[in-house]
Amino acid sequence: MSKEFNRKVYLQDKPRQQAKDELIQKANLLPEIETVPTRNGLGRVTALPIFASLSMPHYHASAMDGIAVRADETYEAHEQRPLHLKKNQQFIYVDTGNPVPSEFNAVIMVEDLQEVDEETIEIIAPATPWQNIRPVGEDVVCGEMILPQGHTLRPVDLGALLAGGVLELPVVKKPKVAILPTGNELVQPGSPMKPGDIVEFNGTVFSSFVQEWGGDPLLYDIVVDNPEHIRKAIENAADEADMIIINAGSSAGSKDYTVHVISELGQVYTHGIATRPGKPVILGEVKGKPIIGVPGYPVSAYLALEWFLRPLVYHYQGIQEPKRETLHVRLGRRVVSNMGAEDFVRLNVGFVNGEYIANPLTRAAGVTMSMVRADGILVVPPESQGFEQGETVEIELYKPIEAIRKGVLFTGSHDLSIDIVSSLLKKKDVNRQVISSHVGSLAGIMAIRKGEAHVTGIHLLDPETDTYNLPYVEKYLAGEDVVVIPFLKREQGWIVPKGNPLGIKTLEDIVEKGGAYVNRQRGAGTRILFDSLLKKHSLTSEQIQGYEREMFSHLSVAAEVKEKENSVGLGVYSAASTMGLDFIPVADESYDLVMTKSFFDSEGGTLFLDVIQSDEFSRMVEQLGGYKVVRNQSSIF
Ligand SMILES: Nc1nc2c(c(=O)[nH]1)N[C@H]1C(S)=C(S)[C@@H](COP(=O)(O)OP(=O)(O)OC[C@H]3O[C@@H](n4cnc5c(N)ncnc54)[C@H](O)[C@@H]3O)O[C@H]1N2
Ligand code: MOO
Repeated sequence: MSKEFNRKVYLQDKPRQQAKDELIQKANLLPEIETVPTRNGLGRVTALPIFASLSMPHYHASAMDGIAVRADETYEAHEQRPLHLKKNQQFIYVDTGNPVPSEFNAVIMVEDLQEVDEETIEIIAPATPWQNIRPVGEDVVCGEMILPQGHTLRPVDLGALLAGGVLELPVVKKPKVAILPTGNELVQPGSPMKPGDIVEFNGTVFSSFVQEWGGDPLLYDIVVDNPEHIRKAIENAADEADMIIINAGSSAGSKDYTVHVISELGQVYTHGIATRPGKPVILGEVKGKPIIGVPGYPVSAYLALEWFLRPLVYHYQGIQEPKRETLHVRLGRRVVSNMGAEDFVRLNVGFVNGEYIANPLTRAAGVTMSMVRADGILVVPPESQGFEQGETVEIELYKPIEAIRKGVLFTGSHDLSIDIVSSLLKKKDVNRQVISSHVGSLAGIMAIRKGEAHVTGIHLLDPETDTYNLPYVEKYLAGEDVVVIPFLKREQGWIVPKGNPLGIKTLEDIVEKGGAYVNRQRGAGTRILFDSLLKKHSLTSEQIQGYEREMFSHLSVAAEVKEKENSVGLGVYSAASTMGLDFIPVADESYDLVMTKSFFDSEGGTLFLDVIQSDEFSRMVEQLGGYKVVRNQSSIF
């Protein structure tokens, strides 16, 4: 029988550092030692100092191919007075690595010898004692310490150990980390999915992090939301592992039993930390093993793991946690933050006009792709309310600086073709890819104006002239050094559910048949097109059901339409077809690129142009359907 717990749980707002210090201090980590063959030692941490049991070399070895001689018998040799030496009496032949017998003390290289006959050689310069000989222990001396304890073994270390006669060595046992995914909604990857099911992927991410940090992950089966099951799983884990991670059920929901179970079985030190995301963390102990309850949302979970598990895993191994590179960047957009809690903001970073520009990604804790895309993370301290656009801040980097320097910062209206450009660009240079933020056409133009992007993609209809894009460039980018590149003609149309259940063909149909419209954000080209269609048909936004619900890309409009029977959106054909939806063409529009002149002239710009002018690109884009690649002359402003 499962025991019912009181639902009311109030989370603490404990400072992260304090929570971490307490956890580490209370964690009674008792690292164990194991012996491994030196050959399998890569990445392991030495548990004790390691001493050589053999010298390297363990005999005087010739360092060159040549002859071994007694130096004092060669002093007379001179260019004008060549000296003859007798084989087996005054010299012997040796190769590199051969032992030099004790009666000899120098080696002369074969290049410096003249063979007189089978038994005699001639030299024209004296040898100095010990020249070209590697004395015993030149590399490693028997009894010498090869490595201290707490050293992470690298390939070169393994060589020195083997040379020093160390065939096996004591290392710190990898800490075993039990990982318990919990939740009735979770199913194993690959299972058939019904609504409400969620693929259990956090477990794999956690296991992989644990391996990266030097631990040994034990990923458990999914545990259902039932206190009895959770209790059993935790008790089991505490017997088997050195530390325990339990995922989800950390908050205050009706099925969030974790904190109660932990306090029953052991002790809870912390429930709730002053961070966003990541607040509902549980830190405690069961049977003397540290246990960390991390929130279910993936981004919160990964961050919490890094804050609390990573230090434990490194601490157990007796080594320093590696630090990330940091970088000063200028913010392309404002970042607001609540006082009293640390905010963690994932960012894209680009190098524009000699400056690093960072744009915040979504802050939603359920968006794993924001972690995939992020170049770095900004930590906004608890006492700060955030930063203004244009402010310089220090961030931690997730990627090498080289890749960031070479990234092409695309800010503007989303189009699937930009993903194709990115992948073709990466094919040309692995360090180059397009980092795109989807902000709409007008915001894209503004980003170019402020020097916060290399390229923008725009599709802006000017209702007065009934032309696309150029009027906007002339208006908003007057006096800026930019290049306009005619890029694509694409079909915009009504995106409707498969089979077009409402039978929508025109704008009037949406009003008359009660279609629920999925709109785009202000400043988006598609929004401007829709508003101008409304005007043309003498309709008002009040007549459009759903007008206030704004999405930020064609694909999110399509995804929304897929969800609802009576919905309709405006967007490109490729978005409809990707989602398996129907499409009714409305207008052909021009989607063009605007880039800064300095990017146009740069190596990155040249590669970018090569890509978009390639046949491969045209083929891939036209395959999406609804596109025609345009090959007109660019105009330089
Ligand atoms: N009334 C309140 N509700 C919530 C609060 C709060 O303070 N008061 N906090 C919110 C925050 S912030 C977070 S974070 C979540 C944390 O909730 P739980 O830790 O209880 O997690 P679940 O609700 O079970 O799961 C949330 C979500 O996470 C995904 N998930 C979970 N496990 C996995 C997994 N193994 N693999 C992949 N994805 C997983 C899944 O999408 C779940 O829906 O609570 C808020 N609510
Ligand atoms: O902690 Mo929740 O993690 O803010 O999303």
